[in-house]
Amino acid sequence: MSELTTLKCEACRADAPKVSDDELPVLMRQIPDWTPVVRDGILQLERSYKFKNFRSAWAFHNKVAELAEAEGHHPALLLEWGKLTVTWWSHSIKGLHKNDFICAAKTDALLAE
Ligand SMILES: C[C@H](O)[C@H](O)[C@H]1CNC2=NC(N)=NC(=O)C2=N1
Repeated sequence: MSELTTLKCEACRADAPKVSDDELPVLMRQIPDWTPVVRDGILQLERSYKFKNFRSAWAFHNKVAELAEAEGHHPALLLEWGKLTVTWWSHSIKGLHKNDFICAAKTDALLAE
């Protein structure tokens, strides 16, 4: 499991640093199942999880929502039958902060619970 799961999100202010071009590949290696996507010009991290039915996807959705509240950092969640798509980015800086990588790693860790 990525050591990112041992970290805690810090308050993300508008002047917080975006992940640099040098840091990006190093952090991506720690969350290999996530894909960087650009939406509306904003770099984001995305992963879809598959489940056997709606209820299982919904239960995982709720775990991710609890994680978000605990971290004070909030993803976009798309709940579908047998599938949850999780997208992390930092609204305040319109891009990726280390918080997003911490939350992506912690989202993966929820699967193992
Ligand atoms: C005051 C509060 O902590 C902020 O508005 C937080 C809430 N959750 C957040 N979540 C995300 N993803 N990005 C933010 O910039 C953000 N800001």
